Amino acid sequence: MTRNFFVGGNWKMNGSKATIDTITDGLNATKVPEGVEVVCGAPDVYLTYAQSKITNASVHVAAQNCYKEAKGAFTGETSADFLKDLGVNWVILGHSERRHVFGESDELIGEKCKKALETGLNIIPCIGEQLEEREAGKTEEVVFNQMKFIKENVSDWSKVVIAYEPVWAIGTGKVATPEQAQDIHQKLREWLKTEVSQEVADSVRILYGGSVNGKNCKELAGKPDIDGFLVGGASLKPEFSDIIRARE
Ligand SMILES: O=C(COP(=O)(O)O)NO
Repeated sequence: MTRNFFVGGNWKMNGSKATIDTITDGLNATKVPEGVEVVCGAPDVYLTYAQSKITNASVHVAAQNCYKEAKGAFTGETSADFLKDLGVNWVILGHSERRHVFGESDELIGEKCKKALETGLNIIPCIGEQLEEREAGKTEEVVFNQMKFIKENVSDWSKVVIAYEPVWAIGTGKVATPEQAQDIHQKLREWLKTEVSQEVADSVRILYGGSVNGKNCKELAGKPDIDGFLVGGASLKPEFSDIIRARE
C-alpha cells in the first residue's frame, strides 16, 4: 500500500526572524511533489511569524510540544488550544529531547497525545531507543513499550504520524542504515497490525528521523515502510528541499 510521503522539519530551539525569512523563502520556492505533506516544527514564539512567511500551500507549521491540560496554572507551558486558536494543526510530541533532556515519561507523553487529539490537532508522536538499549538488543522492547502508551491515548489514527528516531542517530551524523530503519519500521507496522488493526497498520505513516540529509534521504525513502522523515539539522538548510523531493 502506498502512503502519502510526509516530511517534517524540526527546527528545535533554533532560529530568528532573519533565519526564518531565509528558510521560508526556500520553502516557498520549493515545488512540493503532488501528495507530499510538509510541516515545519517552529519554536512556539515564532509559530505565527513562520506561518505569516509561508506562502506554499503544501507547507504547514507544527509546534514542537504542548501540555496535557487545556489551561490553568502551568507557567511557561503551551496549550493545544493555543495552537488550534493560532491555526497550527500539527504538534510533535514525545521527542527524545523531551524524554531525555526534560524527563517526560511515557505516561505524560500519552496524556499529551490524548489532549492534542481531543483538541483536534494532528500529532507526530516520537519513539526511539538509546544506543545502550540497541546494543543490549532491547530496541523492539523499548519502542513497543513507547507505542503502548501512545496507542492507549489515540482516538483517531487518521490524525497520527509516528516518528521513529533512534536517539543514537539524532544530531550525531550517525544515520541508521536504510536496512536498520526499514527493519524497525516494518516491525512497528506489524505491531500496529496486531495491537490496533490491519487498516491502521496499512495507513499510518511512519517517519524516520536521525541525521537525515540531502545525500542519504533517497535511499531511505526507497524503503517500503519508510513513509517520510522528521528532520532536525538539515531542515534549517537549503537541502531540506531535496529531502522534500526524495521520492522523485
Ligand atoms: O531530532 C530529530 C533529528 O535531528 P537530526 O536530523 O539533526 O539528527 N528530528 O526530530
